[in-house]
Amino acid sequence: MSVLELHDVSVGYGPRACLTQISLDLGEREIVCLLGANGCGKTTLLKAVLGLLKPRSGEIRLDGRSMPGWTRTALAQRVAYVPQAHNGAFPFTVEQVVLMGRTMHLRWHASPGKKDLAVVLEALERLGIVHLRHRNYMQLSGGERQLVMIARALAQQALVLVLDEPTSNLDFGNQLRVLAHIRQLRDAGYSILLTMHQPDQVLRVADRVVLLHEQRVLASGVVDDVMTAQRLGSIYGLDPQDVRDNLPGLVRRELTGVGGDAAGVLS
Ligand SMILES: Nc1ncnc2c1ncn2[C@@H]1O[C@H](COP(=O)(O)OP(=O)(O)OP(=O)(O)O)[C@@H](O)[C@H]1O
Repeated sequence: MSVLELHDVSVGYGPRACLTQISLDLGEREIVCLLGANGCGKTTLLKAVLGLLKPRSGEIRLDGRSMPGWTRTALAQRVAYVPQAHNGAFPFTVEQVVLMGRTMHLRWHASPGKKDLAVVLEALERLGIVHLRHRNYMQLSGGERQLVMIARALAQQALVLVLDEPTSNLDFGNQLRVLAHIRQLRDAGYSILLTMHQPDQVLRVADRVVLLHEQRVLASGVVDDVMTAQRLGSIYGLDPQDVRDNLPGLVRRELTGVGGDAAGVLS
């Protein structure tokens, strides 16, 4: 059953539409990735999914219920958001940042209790960053901050995770660690919608992918079927051969006939 469904959704700002007629769905224990060029509207679509931006048309359903029917609190108990790592002034300890994920579980004006602190500790443990607990968030590296943001979302205990470019600004090692964490979370029962910039990372982590191009869905489906040199060339303005030359993982899949252009799947 689908956890999240978008039907013919159009989103934008003012008179300008960024994306139109977007349909997609996210199943339980599934990782779906939005892939598209800079400025194509990935973050804008996530804002609509998070209820922060009202679609101009179309419908977003969560657990089968249309989005306007969700209160802010109910939505936050179901969907957690991991923004790109916060680089501005954020003068809190790691523990305080992760505790912010508990806000929706607290009664009005109540302070976090033992249970909240235990949930925070569990989230830090899961991501292997307990040692950062008392550190100032602003003094952490980009990779450490990204893990703290994921821990904050886990502390929210919402089983739908929305991540915006979770591996941007990370070094190679931290990219691999974050991708491994994302897969583990899927295996632990989370449904994950994310945006990414690196096609090789999409090949590594996603179950399904939605390619966005020229305001629409160019193609969507199982990664091996959808990620073709032809399509990636279209969305990034590259010759398909350039895509193959720079994306060895894609070539291996094409050669083994797993999917891609070799399987004759063209948009
Ligand atoms: N608050 C806003 N008001 C008006 N236009 C906006 C606003 N936020 C984003 N845009 C515009 O909407 C378009 C889509 O932006 P968005 O951030 O969704 O793209 P993106 O695919 O996430 O880009 P990137 O990959 O570079 O992060 C861009 O042209 C951007 O300039």
